[in-house]
Amino acid sequence: MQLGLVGLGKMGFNMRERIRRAGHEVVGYDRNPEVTDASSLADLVDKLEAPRVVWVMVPAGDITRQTIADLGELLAPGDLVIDGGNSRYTDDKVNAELLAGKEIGYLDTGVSGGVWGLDNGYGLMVGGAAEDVEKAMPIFDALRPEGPREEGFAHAGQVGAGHFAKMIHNGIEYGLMQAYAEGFELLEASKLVENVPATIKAWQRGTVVRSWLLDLLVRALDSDPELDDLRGHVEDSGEGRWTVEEAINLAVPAPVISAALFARFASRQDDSPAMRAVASLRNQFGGHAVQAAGPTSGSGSTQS
Ligand SMILES: O=C(CO)[C@H](O)[C@H](O)COP(=O)(O)O
Repeated sequence: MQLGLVGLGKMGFNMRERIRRAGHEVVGYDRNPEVTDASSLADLVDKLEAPRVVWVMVPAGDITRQTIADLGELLAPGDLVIDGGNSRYTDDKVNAELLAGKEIGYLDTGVSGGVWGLDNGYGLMVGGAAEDVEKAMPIFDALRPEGPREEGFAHAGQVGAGHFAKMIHNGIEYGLMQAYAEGFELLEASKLVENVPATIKAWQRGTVVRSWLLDLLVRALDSDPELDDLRGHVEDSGEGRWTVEEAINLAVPAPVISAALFARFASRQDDSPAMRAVASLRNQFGGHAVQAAGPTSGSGSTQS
């Protein structure tokens, strides 16, 4: 089968390679001239035979929305667009309606696997019409991990369901990472466990907490046993926030995912105004000691 692939960054570049390895023809387009197969989006569309399938793998938000709108102008009735980025699921209805007006199909697809997907395959969760899913199935089969289809691929529901599933997947990812991280800090803080990396490594087999994220933590500790080559500053790309917003909308308690999201926000603060307020209030009501502000956090002297 032939596929157009827009966006050849960290994810798209490896996906093109994996799809080619499965014997399909991929025409990729990226603004980076070193990796692109087409000179423009219009050239990509020209290089494909109708009915075309074009997979969009560019950063979520305005860039994805604009790329899909541009494709709507270039493609023809009977073509199909797949958004494989981490778009918010609420964008999917808008994209699908825009394209449906031009008789172009639309699928939203959550893709998990990161930079390891080239060899391991990608977990896929798809939203959209069954006939469109069927059209793209050779590509989904090329991308998903080897083994039974249902263990690496789900047609999750109608338009939006794929990105909704990926949003929840990423929320779970936040919670799991935070739990491993807190366990790591607790092991480090206690002087009882003498070899923290070796202890965590031993959890890789047989234990209840073994997982791929744990394997990746072991890999990180192999090269930096105390993780002191980097700062504990953690960004987020939106899916954790959307998961928490959805939990509020649905009145579903999600304390672990929320705490993991807020831990990321806390990681970006050197000296938190909120904790200055708490220290100040303890001092007000109980005369408890506070530290005077110093040139760097934690270096202040104690005052009662
Ligand atoms: O989808 C992913 C993994 O599944 C991406 O790596 C995503 O960027 C991770 O989310 P965040 O940047 O918010 O940590």
